[in-house]
Amino acid sequence: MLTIGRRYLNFWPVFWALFLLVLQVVTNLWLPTITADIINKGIGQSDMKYIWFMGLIMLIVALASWISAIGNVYFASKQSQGLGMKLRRDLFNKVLFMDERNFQDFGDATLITRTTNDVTQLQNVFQTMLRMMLMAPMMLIGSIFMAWKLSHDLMLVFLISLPILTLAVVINIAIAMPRFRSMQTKVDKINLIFQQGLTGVRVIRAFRRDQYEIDKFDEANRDLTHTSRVVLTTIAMLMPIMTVILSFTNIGIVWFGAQLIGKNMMEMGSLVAFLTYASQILMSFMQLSAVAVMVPRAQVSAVRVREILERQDKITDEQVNKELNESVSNSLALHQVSFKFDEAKRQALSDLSVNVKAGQTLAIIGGTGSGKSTILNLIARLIDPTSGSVNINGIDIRQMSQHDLHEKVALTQQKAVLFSGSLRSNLQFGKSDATDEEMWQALEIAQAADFIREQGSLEMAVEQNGSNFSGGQKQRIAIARTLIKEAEIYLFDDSFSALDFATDRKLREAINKSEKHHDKIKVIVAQRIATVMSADQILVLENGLTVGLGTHESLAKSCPQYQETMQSQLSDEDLMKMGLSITNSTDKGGPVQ
Ligand SMILES: Nc1ncnc2c1ncn2[C@@H]1O[C@H](COP(=O)(O)OP(=O)(O)OP(=O)(O)O)[C@@H](O)[C@H]1O
Repeated sequence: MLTIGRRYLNFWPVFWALFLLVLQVVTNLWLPTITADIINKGIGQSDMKYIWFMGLIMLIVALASWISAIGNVYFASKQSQGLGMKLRRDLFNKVLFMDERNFQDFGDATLITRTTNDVTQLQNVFQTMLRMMLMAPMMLIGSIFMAWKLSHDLMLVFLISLPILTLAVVINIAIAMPRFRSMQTKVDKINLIFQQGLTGVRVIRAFRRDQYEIDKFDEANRDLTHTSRVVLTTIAMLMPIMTVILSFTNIGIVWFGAQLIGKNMMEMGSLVAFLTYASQILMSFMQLSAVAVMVPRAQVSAVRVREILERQDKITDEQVNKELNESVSNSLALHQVSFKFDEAKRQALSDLSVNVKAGQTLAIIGGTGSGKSTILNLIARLIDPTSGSVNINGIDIRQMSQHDLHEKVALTQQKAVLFSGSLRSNLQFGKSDATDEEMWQALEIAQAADFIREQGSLEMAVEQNGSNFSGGQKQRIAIARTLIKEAEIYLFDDSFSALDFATDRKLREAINKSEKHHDKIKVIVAQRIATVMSADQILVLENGLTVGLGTHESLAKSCPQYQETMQSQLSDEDLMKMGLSITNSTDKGGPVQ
């Protein structure tokens, strides 16, 4: 927590907050003494002049206390709110540039909780600390000293009440502390279930799993409520305990104080002042215990926040060699590339080598989980190979800065992601200064122009997650966003699967004809033979292994896995034309377009 404080608080505002706090303490400690003097000397000796004079001083001191309290709150709030703002900004930036593996490691739910809930905890604790951290101990020590000066005998009352109070606070913290961390983890869990429920709401309804999801949420919700109730009840119990102790302490002081006055060992005004100091002692003790309860909770949050801020990315620019960078990419080569996810049993990709030249299309086909997306993620350097290298123009992409690489590469992911805003703002993700003409051109190639013209214009709204478009429309807009980018290598991760056969064909033809794209490298991941057969090279994958690499014609003759896929997708007529045997397969994807 101190590390976060050092990093995010500014020296001077903190200094002023603490300075004003000290002023507040001094004035607060002074006031009861003035009261005592007015009662003892002014009222006791009927000295009106003294009463007026001390009254004026009392007013000035009270005013100073009031101004310093306001000033302290102002600086404390500004600093703690500023800390919250800067922390959220840094967390957002960190998460935005976090590499894929770390991102998956944390998961969305905890990243959201840590950026919101945990930051709020820290914000609150720093606000409290800047207001009470110094004030409480100073008031405590100052009040004890002033009270002791007034009467040594009456201090004996505190010998009984303070140990009882300390015991109550220690027991309280011991019960609440271990539950703080589990509370934050349980908030993460609720977030996760809620988030999955929101994104998967249609699936849940379609499979009639509503009740199951409701029960799951209820259980997590009840669990969190139970823990929170235990923690909050424990903390809340401190207040009545302290109030009882405070009342008994006051009774004790009045009881013994009256006897001391009776024996002429104490004046009336001093007893009044002693009572004020007594309540200040107990109030400061209560504030200290409030800080003592808040700090461990905030410490849990600080650790969770720092885990994100200090997470080391595996994908870095450490090996960048600036002299090697070239602006135009004429070739893309994967050289004996293997990749294994940390927690996986087998390699997602084994010993893959492939070369693609500018203007060529490499298509990748294979069953689910065969490693197709992994290849694209390696080319876009969302992950680094476990062994081997990905080279652009003969340069290992680890020697390029991630910024330069991402300028060269444009990726359409398997699941189209659109951002709320307008169609224009979405296309500007691909090229921020794109003209209307460029946008329409990209939409034309992506076969999206017609339905956009029918439904609106470039200004038409895109709802959150593109929910006002169909799956195929979203995919086409996402493809247009990729095509508008001035890249050297275009990657399409199963992006055509949401399109019908005719649109798929028209789109591929349009890309090949497009002046901007025809001399660029295209890598297309697909499930359909129809999508891949016109590619210059087709890579056939099975369980991460290369089982075929060549043109459609060569693979149709020599690659059993490719033949099998053809037989399951092409019509008998098409297969006959290609000289392949006719099977009884009924699961055909449709005629070749
Ligand atoms: N984050 C991950 N952690 C562990 N294993 C993973 C992870 N992501 C993918 N895998 C595994 O790596 C292998 C390759 O995955 P990949 O996503 O590249 O397959 P794919 O061919 O693109 O599949 P699909 O066609 O279904 O999208 C699969 O066996 C998959 O289970």
